[in-house]
Amino acid sequence: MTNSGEPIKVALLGCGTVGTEVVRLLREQADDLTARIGAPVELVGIAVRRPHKHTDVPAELLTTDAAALVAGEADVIVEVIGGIDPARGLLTSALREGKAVVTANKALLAEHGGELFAAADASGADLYFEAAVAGAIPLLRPLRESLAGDRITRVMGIVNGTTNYILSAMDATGSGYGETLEEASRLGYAEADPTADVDGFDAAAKAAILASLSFHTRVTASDVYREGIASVTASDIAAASLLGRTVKLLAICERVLGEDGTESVSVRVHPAMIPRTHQLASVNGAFNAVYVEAEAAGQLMFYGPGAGGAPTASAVLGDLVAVARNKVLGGRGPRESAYADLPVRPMGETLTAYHISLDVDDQPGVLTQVAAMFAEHGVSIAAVRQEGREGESKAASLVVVTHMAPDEALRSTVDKIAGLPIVREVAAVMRVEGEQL
Ligand SMILES: NC(=O)C1=CN([C@@H]2O[C@H](COP(=O)(O)OP(=O)(O)OC[C@H]3O[C@@H](n4cnc5c(N)ncnc54)[C@H](O)[C@@H]3O)[C@@H](O)[C@H]2O)C=CC1
Ligand SMILES: N[C@@H](CC=O)C(=O)O
Ligand code: NA
Repeated sequence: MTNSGEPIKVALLGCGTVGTEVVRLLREQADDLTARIGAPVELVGIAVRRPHKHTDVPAELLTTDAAALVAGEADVIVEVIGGIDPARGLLTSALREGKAVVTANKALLAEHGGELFAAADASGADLYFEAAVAGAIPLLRPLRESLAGDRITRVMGIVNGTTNYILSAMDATGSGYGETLEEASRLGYAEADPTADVDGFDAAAKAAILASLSFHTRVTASDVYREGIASVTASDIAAASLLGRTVKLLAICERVLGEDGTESVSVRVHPAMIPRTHQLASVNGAFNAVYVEAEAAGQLMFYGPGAGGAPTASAVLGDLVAVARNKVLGGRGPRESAYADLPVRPMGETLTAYHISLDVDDQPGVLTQVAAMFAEHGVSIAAVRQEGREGESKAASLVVVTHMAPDEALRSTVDKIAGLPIVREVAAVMRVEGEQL
């Protein structure tokens, strides 16, 4: 506990898109923050790589020696560098020394969260990370605190702003993938290496954090089944549109009850077709939205800006106020709670439903041959649509939407169908979510 009124000393690691906004908010809201915390916040240093580039922050605060800054006088370390190293070592040593840590670094938490939580527990330090998932949206605090008395069964949502920005633009205007990604980077949504967004690593890290908090189980990034949006084509989006659906990159975390009564968790990130009438379908641009289903609470939805400097800094500042209040009042925030220790179910066993668009020969028996493949794999068909292809003689489009089946069975079915001589091309294959199949 600090004496009320004594400044809370804060060190900032990294001053890029998010860090710059953290400095601005600290400066602009200094008086309000003091009143809310019960003590002033004093920024004692900012670790950067190239000080000459940061002309908008006080030069005397800048240092290139992040380790010395962490080891110095600061009570709270705010980390917005990103990536695993050097953030991992810096935060572990800060926590070991009992300094509170606020971080937006989902990649680090999803990979080495266990190590950070252990260091925090050993010294009794606070570790807060609201900005790490869904930017400005208050989501982790509700999961860690408000819903701590309930039993969460499912979390599903859009948790990557960059890919949602790209998919929204592809769907609305048919604009190209590359140009939209450039725009998302320019607007400060994308990671330093945007392949982390496009290939689903960022969303997978967030899914690991969400599953860990929701199911009281340590889920790491490597436990998450992951597919990005690089393979989503204009023809996938057109195929979805034809049946009143749109394409979104979803993170889905589920508590699964096996036939023998044992529980496991399934955690996945992949593009999916969802009905245009679904609430997630109207989440566009860099906005995020997450559904949380809990046994007693029912269905909750969290919506708002998921990326960008100012929105993310808002979540960082909220955490900073929380840890500063804990310091002033002498309390501590929630610890990691991984007591349930549930196993992670392999993707192949997870129940999903597929949309499959095929270009086929327009001849008798085609439907029977395709249907036989589904039957052979124990996959039940929910809907079929067949039409002749304009301008192509003896060619037809066949669209099949399945009922739920183990993902492995669906994948094997598609492989077999692709090998049928009457199938000219598998034009689109994508999982379908957000409806009863
Ligand atoms: N930009 C966004 O919309 C969001 C970002 N985040 C997370 O926030 C963190 C920061 O993201 P951004 O600000 O967008 O990244 P950024 O790349 O704009 O900023 C990171 C800054 O850290 C600096 N840096 C790198 N290594 C350093 C070192 N050893 N010492 C001192 N500074 C160093 C870089 O030069 C850069 O200025 C990341 O973990 C990111 O995943 C979380 C939510 C949203
Ligand atoms: N790159 C991320 C930033 C926020 O977490 C995204 O696009 O969502
Ligand atoms: Na958040």
